[in-house]
Amino acid sequence: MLKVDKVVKEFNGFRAVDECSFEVKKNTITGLIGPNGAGKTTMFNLIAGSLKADQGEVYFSDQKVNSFAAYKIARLGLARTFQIPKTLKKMTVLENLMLVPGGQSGENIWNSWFKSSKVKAEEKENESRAYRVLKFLELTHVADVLAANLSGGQKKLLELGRALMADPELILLDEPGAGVNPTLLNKIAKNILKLKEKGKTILLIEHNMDLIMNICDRVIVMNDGKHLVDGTPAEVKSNPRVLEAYLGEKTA
Ligand SMILES: Nc1ncnc2c1ncn2[C@@H]1O[C@H](COP(=O)(O)OP(=O)(O)OP(=O)(O)O)[C@@H](O)[C@H]1O
Repeated sequence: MLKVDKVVKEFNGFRAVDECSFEVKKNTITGLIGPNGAGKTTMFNLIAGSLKADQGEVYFSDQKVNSFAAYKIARLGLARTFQIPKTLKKMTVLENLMLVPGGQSGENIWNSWFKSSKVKAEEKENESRAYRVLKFLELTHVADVLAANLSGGQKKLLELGRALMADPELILLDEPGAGVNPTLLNKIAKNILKLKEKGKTILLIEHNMDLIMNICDRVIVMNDGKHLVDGTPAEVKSNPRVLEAYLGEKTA
């Protein structure tokens, strides 16, 4: 589903990502972990097209996408979670979801006057989809609540919901467990597993090792911009190179 091949990204001569290669198989949950500054977020930006690699290739569903704009990669079926921006916090949960699908006829003022039935039919379909996402995430009860008033964990679920509105094949999750209480963390874990059951592929950056151990099929470890190791959660956990990377010193 995803292949990253010898990708390099430099910022003012500093290599944030250094000839990093890995693959993510279809219909798996893969964790991308590593110490602070390892290059994980930069790698997400390179995969999603918000940054361009200086060297190397990114393939998504067998297509080379490293020269594609982010919106084009999104249309191919890749979605990532983003923190809800300040302006959207003033909108309800339902409105936040309904805003996501691009290219709606109603965005054009002439369409809303002259093709109002088409605009209304699209809006209805969009609303039904939003309610299906809310039901999936068990958020229907907060549909009319302003995003600003959600708890930290509910905001994380809404971020996931916004990614799901586009019905993507591959979902990049940036720290879904950050700042979330244990009950909601369980719910987020359950939802990620449910997405896999539906055939989706998930790549997640996460510092919460329990979440990684509980839901991931594979774990990729980055360190100093490089691919350090990958394997099952148990293999990675017992690998001395991983411990060394996290502790910053050699172990016996
Ligand atoms: N736009 C930028 N300009 C300059 N340096 C950057 C930029 N973005 C990232 N870096 C540097 O690249 C390195 C990798 O950063 P990145 O955010 O990808 O790491 P990370 O693994 O996601 O870290 P964390 O787990 O702390 O979020 C860091 O040293 C960071 O300071």
